Amino acid sequence: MSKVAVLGAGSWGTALAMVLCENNHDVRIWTHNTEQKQRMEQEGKNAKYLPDIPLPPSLSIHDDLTMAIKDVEAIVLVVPTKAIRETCQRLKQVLHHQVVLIHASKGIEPDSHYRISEMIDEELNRTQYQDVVVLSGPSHAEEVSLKHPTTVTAASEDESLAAFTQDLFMNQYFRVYTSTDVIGVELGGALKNIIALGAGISDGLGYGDNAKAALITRGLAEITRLASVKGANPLTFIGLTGVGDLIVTCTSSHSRNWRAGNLLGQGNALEDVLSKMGMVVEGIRTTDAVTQLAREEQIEMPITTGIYDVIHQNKSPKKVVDDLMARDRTTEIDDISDILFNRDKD
Ligand SMILES: NC(=O)C1=CN([C@@H]2O[C@H](COP(=O)(O)OP(=O)(O)OC[C@H]3O[C@@H](n4cnc5c(N)ncnc54)[C@H](O)[C@@H]3O)[C@@H](O)[C@H]2O)C=CC1
Ligand SMILES: O=C(CO)COP(=O)(O)O
Repeated sequence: MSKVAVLGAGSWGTALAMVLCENNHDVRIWTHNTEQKQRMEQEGKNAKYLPDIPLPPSLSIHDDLTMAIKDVEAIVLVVPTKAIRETCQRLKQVLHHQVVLIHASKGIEPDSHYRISEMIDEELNRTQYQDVVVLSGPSHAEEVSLKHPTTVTAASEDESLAAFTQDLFMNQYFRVYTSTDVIGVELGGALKNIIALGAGISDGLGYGDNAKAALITRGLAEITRLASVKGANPLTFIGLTGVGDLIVTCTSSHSRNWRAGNLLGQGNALEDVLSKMGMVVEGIRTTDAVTQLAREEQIEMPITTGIYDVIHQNKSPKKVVDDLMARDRTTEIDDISDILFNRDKD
């Protein structure tokens, strides 16, 4: 049994805390919102995020970070990407022993283009954590909280920490694989959110399964292209955190990114969409970050650019699809072959 703190009490933090309780660990969940803590304690559930799911009686709920992390062996950081730095800065003040730092968030920071592990490295001291482990994969909180079979990947440059995380979380309904490709696993989780916005937009326009299969497949091609330039193993993208997470996010109405895209495709303005969602839609900021990055690295990402134009340039979703369909004729596999077969040549 390990002592573990989960920082972030939204849908995913709550579902992961429940997996850890199921595995008989001593689990504390931390929220920055005192009212939410009180409601969770009074109601025995996390009403806003997982309204029908009772919380395990063994889960302790905290709004005091010092108490939440007291003597823990591992910390699971699972706040939205835009709150990662702020949460690490709070943690830096109160964490006086070394922990295993696991994060389960999916995003890229605009301007810096940092992955989450890079933000953590910048904000915390190495005396406070051994190394970062990324936990990612096709895993909607709504289904994990119902104990439906789910598979994810724990990636760390330190294989022993990936294996520690596998042991911590793995059970009969939550299967964890390990990987050392931190860059690929983080980028897969973050970049699929952009393509899920696109899949939602396509559905919102009334297009069908052919269009969605095209978006998933060509989306996979462009995110693999970018990730490979950034140092990921392209083969990671045929795994759970690549194509696996693309499938689940592009095809499920649980996905906030898909739902936001769907509303955009129906002609709603971005501000109205975001106020209706009431939960984090990571793909919006990640689209900004990746559009900047693709421009800087001169990588062709036509789907991402089209989604950026819908979000920020007021371009009509229908016109974006028409323009994607009218791009110059090209071959299908050449660029992916280049990535796969030329990557070790330099
Ligand atoms: N919901 C899901 O099924 C999955 C979500 N994720 C990722 O997990 C991360 C968190 O997502 P969710 O839990 O779904 O979001 P959510 O929208 O359900 O909840 C976000 C939580 O973060 C808290 N929060 C917001 N700002 C904060 C701050 N400054 N400091 C501390 N806490 C703050 C909110 O109070 C709320 O409890 C995201 O990066 C998401 O992509 C990953 C896999 C599955
Ligand atoms: O990452 C997820 C599933 O793997 C959740 O996706 P959304 O943030 O779009 O709901």
